[in-house]
Amino acid sequence: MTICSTEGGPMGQPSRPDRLLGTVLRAQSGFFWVQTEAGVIECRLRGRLKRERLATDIAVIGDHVEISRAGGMTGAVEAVLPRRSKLARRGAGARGAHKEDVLVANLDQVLLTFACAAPSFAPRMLDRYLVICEYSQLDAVVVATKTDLVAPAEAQALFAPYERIGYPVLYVSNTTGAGLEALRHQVAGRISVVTGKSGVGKSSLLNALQPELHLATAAVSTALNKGRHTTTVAELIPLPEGGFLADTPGIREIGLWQVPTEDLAWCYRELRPFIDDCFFAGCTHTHEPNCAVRAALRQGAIAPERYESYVRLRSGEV
Ligand SMILES: Nc1nc2c(ncn2[C@@H]2O[C@H](COP(=O)(O)OP(=O)(O)OP(=O)(O)O)[C@@H](O)[C@H]2O)c(=O)[nH]1
Ligand SMILES: [Zn+2]
Repeated sequence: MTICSTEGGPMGQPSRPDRLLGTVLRAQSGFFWVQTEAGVIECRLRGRLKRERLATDIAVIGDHVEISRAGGMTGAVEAVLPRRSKLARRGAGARGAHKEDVLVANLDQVLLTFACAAPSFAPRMLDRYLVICEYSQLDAVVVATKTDLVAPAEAQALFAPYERIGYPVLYVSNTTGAGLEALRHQVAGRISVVTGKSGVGKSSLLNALQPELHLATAAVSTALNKGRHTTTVAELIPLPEGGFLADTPGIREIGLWQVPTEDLAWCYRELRPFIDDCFFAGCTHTHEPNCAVRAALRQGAIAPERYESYVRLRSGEV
């Protein structure tokens, strides 16, 4: 996994009038399906690009690219525009230790889905996901599902600690439809990824959120002249109100990604303001004297549960 860049911006004009700008919806076996104003165009890559982009994936879903058209709805990717953000694993594969494995480019937010009950809320797991989002410098939005199964005050009590440290929390029920409008608003016009453990209601959420989703997906699959292979192929699913949901197999495992121990305290965002004030430069905030983090904990500026979560994650416990 790697820290994302913040370079680049919205798409502007292509460098030449005979070219088009677009977004990569799907990448598979050297082919790229690019959404442009002229429709979805199936592209190959220019050989030059393969040589230029050795340190990163050449193009992945979410990438903004410039293409030239060949015949019909085919073409070639001529350039990959700078990425605004990325969700990436640090790869140590055959192509070199520094090769990164980018799952999604230009990702706007990660929707961390957790049920209020059935399955019961697992705060340590949420902490783990939040650490990974912080490390990747990606915006995290907590989606608290199944609010119909608990009293409103109970749902609030579960997630209030996260709201207090600045994470947006959306409370939703797929059963009653409560909160879905706010969620629809949250995903409109953005590239989002939905993650969370099995049974929390991710599929129900996406279906309830966008009844047209299956239609939209079918339309893309038709354009691609292929069936849908959600388990193996990464793709962006266009949303009717603009924006995309990223569907990639690797996303299901992000909760297991490792963050270097020395970066962990920084990834607990409420610890961050204090870590430079510790007496020892390499302070682990677990036992050292004159630790600013533990002083903040004693003064109530850091929630004990989150501090304990930090200590446990540090020691390798999940
Ligand atoms: N009461 C209640 N039940 C829900 C809600 N959302 C989903 N469920 C139920 O919870 C179960 C799991 O929902 P899914 O949408 O399949 O969960 P998922 O996260 O996609 O699960 P995986 O596909 O295993 O990853 C189903 O029986 C749903 O009907 C909700 O808001 N309230
Ligand atoms: Zn310290």
